[in-house]
Amino acid sequence: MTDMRNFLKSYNTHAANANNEAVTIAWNYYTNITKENQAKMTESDLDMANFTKVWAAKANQFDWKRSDLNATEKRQFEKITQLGFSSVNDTAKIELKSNLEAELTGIYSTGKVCLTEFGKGCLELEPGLTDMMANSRNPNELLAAWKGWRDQTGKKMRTKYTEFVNVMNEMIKFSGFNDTGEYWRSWYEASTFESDVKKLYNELLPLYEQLHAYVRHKLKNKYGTALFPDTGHIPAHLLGNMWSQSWSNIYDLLTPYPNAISVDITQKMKDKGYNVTHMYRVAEEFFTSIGLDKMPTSFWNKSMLEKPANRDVVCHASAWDFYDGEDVRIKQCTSVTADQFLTVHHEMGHLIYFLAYAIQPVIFRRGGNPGFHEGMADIVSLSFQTPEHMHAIGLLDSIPNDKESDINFLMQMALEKIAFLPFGYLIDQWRWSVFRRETTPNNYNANWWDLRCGYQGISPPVQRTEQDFDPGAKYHIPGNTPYIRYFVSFVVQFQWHKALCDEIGYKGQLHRCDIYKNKTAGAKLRNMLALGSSKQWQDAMQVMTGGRNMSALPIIQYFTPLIDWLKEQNKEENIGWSAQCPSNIPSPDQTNNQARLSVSTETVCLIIVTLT
Ligand SMILES: CC(=O)N[C@@H](CC(=O)O)C(=O)NC[C@H](CC1(C(=O)N[C@@H](Cc2ccc(O)cc2)C(=O)O)CCCC1)C(=O)O
Ligand SMILES: [Zn+2]
Repeated sequence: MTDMRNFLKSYNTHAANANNEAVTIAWNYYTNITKENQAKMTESDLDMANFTKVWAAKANQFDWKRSDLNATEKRQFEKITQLGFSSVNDTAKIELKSNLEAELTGIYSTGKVCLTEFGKGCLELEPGLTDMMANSRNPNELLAAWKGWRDQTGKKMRTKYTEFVNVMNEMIKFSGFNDTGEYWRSWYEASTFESDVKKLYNELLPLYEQLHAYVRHKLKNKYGTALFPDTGHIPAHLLGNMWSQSWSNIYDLLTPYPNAISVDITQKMKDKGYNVTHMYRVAEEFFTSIGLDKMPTSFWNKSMLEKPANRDVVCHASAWDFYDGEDVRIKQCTSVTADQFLTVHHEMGHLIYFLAYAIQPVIFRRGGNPGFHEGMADIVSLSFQTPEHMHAIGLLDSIPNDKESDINFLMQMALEKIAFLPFGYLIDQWRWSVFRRETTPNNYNANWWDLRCGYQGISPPVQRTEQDFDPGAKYHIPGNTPYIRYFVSFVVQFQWHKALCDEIGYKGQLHRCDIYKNKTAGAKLRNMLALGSSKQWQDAMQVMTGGRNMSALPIIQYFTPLIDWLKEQNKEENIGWSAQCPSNIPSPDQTNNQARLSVSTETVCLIIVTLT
């Protein structure tokens, strides 16, 4: 018994050092993309795989399953002996997986689109193309950015991604999983997980259909019906986001009551002279106000909070735990916008989770499940964005309490949280089907668009073929980050928000609850965070909500006032869209003609006006 406990102590010390080394080497690549740093990361992946194998073998020398260790000690042994991709003895496969992942991430992170015909020069994703998708109201420009990004990223990844899937599937078989998707789903410790999320998606579809119908109607008014297929789909490039996953950037086209109050955070931040550091200070103050940790000094010295001028980095924001209980960092190419301010709170939410579970043995320093980590990262945003909070931090002059302003606010939240749900659900539907070999390289893109048209009700603005590889245009595919965690997060964050608001005795409508400065809320949250992955997530859910399962009821309760309003607005609308993508999607040259045509009609009108 004591030798098993000594083993756990020894593992913990060695694992902390091994993790710290591996994370540091990965950090060096992500903040300075060079061949040399990539090679060091591959070397480190080999070392980490070896470390995992050696210590799993040591652990299995003990008859730990039948010992009278307590449940938590056995859970440590169980996790230490879970080999994942490390079980394979073939170092060539480990190297190949590591290099493919680095190369795919590199292609994504260095992608540029030259939009000379719109006088924009060559733009990177952040901030250039992101800002353009958010702010341009010219369909031709939007189409050029949308198509250009897919040509410059996904299209170049297809062969590498096929190799990547094959090597991962070969490696994971040695750990007893049929395919990579099965291994990824095993982190949710529930054999019904796949059907659970399907059920949640179906419960939430009615909310999404109402929002979709309203937005489609408004966009038809703005851009004319000619752009819209008669199948009910919304062309993907018109929604203010490169992947149509969040629609808050086109709120100005969708405002329910333009004469009532809307919260425009970006403008207010600029008016108040916000800079990047101040954004992080404001976010930190939210967490300390509810009794959670402040950022360690090393955070301010070691993070990368702005895009460096002189080197290639992976701009996609991320939060890093160096497993020493203190060194936690954010890597973000931060700019002063509302979207970015949300991401600051999100990444810092991850760091708060890292710091809260630092009390756990290293093997338990993970979220209860990956969706819990994302839920914690996002939950503050449900308080932070309320008019009450915006007013409390000086980004809103007065707290509106009329019905119209309330609908305006709920619309803004729905464009971020409801719009995301089918997207959050479908990414891994596609990936799981690829890992299961139901989707193969000759129908990668067709199946991707079946899901995009089927679940999201959006359609490609220009014809897609199997020369394209549109999944690769979304970071998490080349970056190999599983995605169902975000769908889980968007459900559980509302369960937790409701639980915290109930705990503090809040009696108002859920969407106006702000836990800012409430130490009781923070303490309840910390109780769950501090568990890390030492308990099954269902136990952690019990700590937070009193129930053990995910539930769509809180998010439905939160948005009910808006959904009722939308049903009223949509009385004349055909709700929904056909399951298949539209058949008459213009080919690229057709759209070019359309572009030329629309430019020339504009010019002709201009000439007539000047002549008369
Ligand atoms: C070392 C490492 O990789 N660490 C992990 C964290 C961990 O595992 O500990 C990590 O930092 N992952 C990066 C990822 C970044 C972001 C993201 O990719 N978001 C999704 C989905 C989404 C969209 C809207 C939203 O409100 C919330 C989420 C997207 O943008 O599509 C960028 C914007 C926000 C979060 C993240 O922080 O989750
Ligand atoms: Zn996150």
